[in-house]
Amino acid sequence: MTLLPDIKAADAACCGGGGTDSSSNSSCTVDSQGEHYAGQTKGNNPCLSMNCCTLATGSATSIDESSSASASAAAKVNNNFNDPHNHFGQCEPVDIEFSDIRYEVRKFSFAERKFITKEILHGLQGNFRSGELTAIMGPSGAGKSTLLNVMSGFCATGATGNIRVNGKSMSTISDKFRRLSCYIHQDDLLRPQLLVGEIMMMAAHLKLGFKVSKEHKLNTIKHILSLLGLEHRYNVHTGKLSGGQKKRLAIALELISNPPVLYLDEPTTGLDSSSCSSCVSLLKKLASQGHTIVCTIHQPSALIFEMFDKLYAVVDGHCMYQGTIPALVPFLAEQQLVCPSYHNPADYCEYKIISINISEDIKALNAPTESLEQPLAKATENMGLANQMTLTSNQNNDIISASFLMQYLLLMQRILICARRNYFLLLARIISHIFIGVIFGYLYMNVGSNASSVLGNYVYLYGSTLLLVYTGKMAVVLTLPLEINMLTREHFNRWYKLGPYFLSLVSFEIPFQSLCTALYIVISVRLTDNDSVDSFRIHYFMLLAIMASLSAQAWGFFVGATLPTKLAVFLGPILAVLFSVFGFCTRYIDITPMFRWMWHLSYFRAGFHGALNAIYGMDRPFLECPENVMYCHFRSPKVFLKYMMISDVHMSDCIMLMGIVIGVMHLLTIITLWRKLNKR
Ligand SMILES: Nc1ncnc2c1ncn2[C@@H]1O[C@H](COP(=O)(O)OP(=O)(O)OP(=O)(O)O)[C@@H](O)[C@H]1O
Repeated sequence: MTLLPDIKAADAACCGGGGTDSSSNSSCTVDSQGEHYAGQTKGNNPCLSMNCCTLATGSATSIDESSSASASAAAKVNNNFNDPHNHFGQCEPVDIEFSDIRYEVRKFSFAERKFITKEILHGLQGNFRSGELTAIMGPSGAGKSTLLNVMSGFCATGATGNIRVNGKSMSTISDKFRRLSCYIHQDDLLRPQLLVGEIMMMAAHLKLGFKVSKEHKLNTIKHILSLLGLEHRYNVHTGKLSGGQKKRLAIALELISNPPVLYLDEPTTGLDSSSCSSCVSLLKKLASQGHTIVCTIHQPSALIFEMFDKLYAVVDGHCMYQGTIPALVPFLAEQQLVCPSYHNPADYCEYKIISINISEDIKALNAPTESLEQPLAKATENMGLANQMTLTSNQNNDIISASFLMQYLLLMQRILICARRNYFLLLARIISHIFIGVIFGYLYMNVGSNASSVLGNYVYLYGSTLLLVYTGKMAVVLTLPLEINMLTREHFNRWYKLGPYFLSLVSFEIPFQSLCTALYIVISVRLTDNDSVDSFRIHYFMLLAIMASLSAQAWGFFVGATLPTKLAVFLGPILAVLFSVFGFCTRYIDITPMFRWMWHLSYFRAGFHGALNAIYGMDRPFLECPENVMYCHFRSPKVFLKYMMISDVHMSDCIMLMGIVIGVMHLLTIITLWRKLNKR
């Protein structure tokens, strides 16, 4: 089989290149199933001379009766766009040309004991034009998502090549490039507790800032929701939406800022034919407003396929075809791949390109696929180093997103709404602290008041510190692993910055964990009769317990941000145990010198020793020995502390150490997250 890359001819012949409307050129019919094609026309123009299945017109409203559901969805989209109250603006044209796009990953091979570089995209070139809806197709593993990742700037490390936006070279990691596009990933990650209207308004506040009036935002939201057929779901929780509705909502959220370029990774996967049709109709109409829309798609029906303006077919990291949809069939025919009548060309194309022998047939495809309006510069530099350009008159540049403070307040509001609606976990945390406070209180009842049970009280204080360290750490160790995908997506699409996000997270978690700790302390201190001493000791104990718990929480965030989920859950408790041994029954002089630094760094040790010092230190007078007990060894608190070798504990040192641990671990967490979010 020979598959010559005569794409240039095909594409150039197809109605004058970019922005063509296939409807004007194809003489096509759709059969009664709305899926298959018949009819053959002959002529010199390849768009008119398809020697096998020809395509239906590009208009979404021209589909036949058998597809009435899809037709009505598509017609609705049309109507919405013609709505005189359309608040969703036209957008500036953004043409993207790319050449010699390569992407390679470097992995360590344990078998070969060396780093191996694997090239996934092999010098792709082409263009995505304003006003066009382009489908990226190809077999599984062909590199479609990788191409989208590279073109959107989601992946830059390992990517080389040249990208020109409106004729000027641009770095994919530059702010200007990023501001041009939004990337809608395959999985629609939405917070299930929020209503559709709420999540849309929140996105509008974050993306459009507060210079745009609320009324305008509301109109825009309503308009976008009606475009996507979601207006009736305005007051529905996103968790209760169907798969298709979630996908449409994910698109709606990104449309709020009206980005000129939209990249979508398999937006139709998992949708029924009607939802699929309305989704692609919407994309088509968005394109007709001047947006540049590129999406990967798998096995579209013939009806859906013909809605696309362009096809970019990828096979094993090579471009196999770039051109209009009507030109595909003649192109394949020229390569002796005659699409049988009554056959979906999308299926045929995907099926055929799977069987292509890349090494023999596609090599030549690295030659220019289209006559681009401007010759592309020789692409050798890393995209990150490419020159930046200034885009003029781009409406996206006029949008001033919410300030740091407003982002923080909005994210805080989001957390509070989600917490209010999904209070089960929070309630469980509160109840478990109260419950264990009662259990511990009864287990160590009245141990705090007299000299006969000093060791019992010692164990109570140790157990309390251990509990609070565990609950502090384990309650948050999964927070970031569970949030990271959503955070990555929202951060990449410029909803908010990392600072306000993390600040809002800790602003909720710190007071909540402090409250849980305080509840535990109040209950257990009362039952153990530790409150019979001066109240300042209990205040100190409370402060130290809260700080120990917050230190563990800060570690939990760090472990969650750094390690893969399974490892984080496993290593989190191990780290807690490791540091706890430096507080309990381990005397400093007994520690091997090479591990003494751990004693100094142990926030657990600081919390526990500080708590002991709060209860028994600071010149506490002699304890009473009950009458029925013959001898109390630890009547003197000083003797007890000396015996435990913690008589030289300074409260300020303990508080300072834990304060530093909290600050440093939060800082390390932010740095780790920043690296993850900006590692492209
Ligand atoms: N980070 C990576 N490390 C190693 N291999 C990778 C990496 N990213 C992608 N690949 C490989 O590159 C190839 C293309 O992957 P990609 O996800 O782009 O395919 P795709 O065409 O989108 O497939 P699908 O349609 O199944 O989603 C695959 O073989 C994949 O295993």
